[in-house]
Amino acid sequence: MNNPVLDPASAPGAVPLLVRTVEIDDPGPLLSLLPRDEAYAWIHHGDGLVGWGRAASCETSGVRRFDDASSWWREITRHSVVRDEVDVPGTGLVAFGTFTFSGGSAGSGLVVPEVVVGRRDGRSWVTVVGSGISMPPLLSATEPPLEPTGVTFSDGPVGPTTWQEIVADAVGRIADGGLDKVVLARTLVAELDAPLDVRAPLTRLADDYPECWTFHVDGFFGSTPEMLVRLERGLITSRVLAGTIRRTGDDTHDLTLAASLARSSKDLEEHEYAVRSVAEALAPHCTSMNVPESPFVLHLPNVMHLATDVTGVIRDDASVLALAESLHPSAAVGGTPTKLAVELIDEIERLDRGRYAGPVGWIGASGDGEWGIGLRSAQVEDESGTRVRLFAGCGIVADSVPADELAEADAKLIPVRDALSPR
Ligand SMILES: C=C(O[C@@H]1C=C(C(=O)O)C=C[C@H]1O)C(=O)O
Repeated sequence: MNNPVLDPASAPGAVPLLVRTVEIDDPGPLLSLLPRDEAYAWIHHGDGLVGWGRAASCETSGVRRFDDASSWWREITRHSVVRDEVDVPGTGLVAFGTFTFSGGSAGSGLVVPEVVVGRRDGRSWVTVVGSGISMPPLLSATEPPLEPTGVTFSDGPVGPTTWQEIVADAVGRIADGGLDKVVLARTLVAELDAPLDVRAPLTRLADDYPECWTFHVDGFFGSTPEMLVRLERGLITSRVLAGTIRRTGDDTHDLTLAASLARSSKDLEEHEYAVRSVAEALAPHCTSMNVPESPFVLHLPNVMHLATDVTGVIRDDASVLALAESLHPSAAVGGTPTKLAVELIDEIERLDRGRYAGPVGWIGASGDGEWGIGLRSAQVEDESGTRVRLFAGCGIVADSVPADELAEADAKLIPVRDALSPR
């Protein structure tokens, strides 16, 4: 099968894709089907999509990266011939994708795998994509992934002390007025003694964080608790998180902490900014919306978050990717007001976020799909695959304490850190 890497500006419909989805028996754990290379994943509570191979792809960057990818996707869908015997979200033509936090970073795009296997509500399917008639492959578990060995972690260019100074600087800027909240991130670098087999941390993440969406596209992987936007048959859903507390391991104590989180004015204020930014971005696209008045507490193994599920009924023909673009960056990963916050991030964070905190997920031919925010994530950085950068950030508001924010960022590094460490 040929693997064209399409430039978004390339001739429309250069590759007519033949797409066929058939129902199959339950194939077992989806991640166990993945080959080592060119593998893509989107897993939630064991269900979701995995894919491999590259039938078509587009790579883009810059402020128009979402538009470029959307135009490319429209052309691909227009010129594809789809036979879909299952017809549920995730069947038929599907692309996985990842978009950088800022237009200045390289690495945004979509990829249509040659094979996608999915499961949802007890139904399983396989989709094959190619330029000719392809038979569905026989599915079986591949060889078990190689566990990472010899892993050492070190600080990125900004160590903990400097990072706390940066946070203190941001608190000062907030006190100066004009800015309410800014999200600042830090990184950790993992060095391995052999190239990472990403299926190993993916399997760990999906097992340990079933409540999150475990993803992998092009060396960017993680397990995000935050759904930027899902569009499914006209219904929009967004899970907004902001306001965090670390878990202690003592369940009774954690319940007391959860109750204090739900009453903490600092966290409620931070949360309110994030919910408002999502509701305002979605409002123009919706005929009706439901924005709950108070958040619930989402319990994860490492942290607890204040969470709000915003829902709406779509009024226009925006695709899930267009909705992701209008939501990005939400106050959960940028700040409030967005423009000032993003400018401050550029000025003081001293980090190329790459795909961290950008949208990651999948889109179907109808424009439905799911895009999470690329949090609790890491990027395989070099060709050899032995260097991995982990990212985590925190919302900084007027009364943020730098040492607490550092501890919060460290807690958010735990999922990927553990997934790369021996059990
Ligand atoms: C920025 C991150 O998380 C975001 C920030 C949060 C906060 O500051 O309380 C909570 C959840 C996410 O919206 C991250 O995980 O890196």
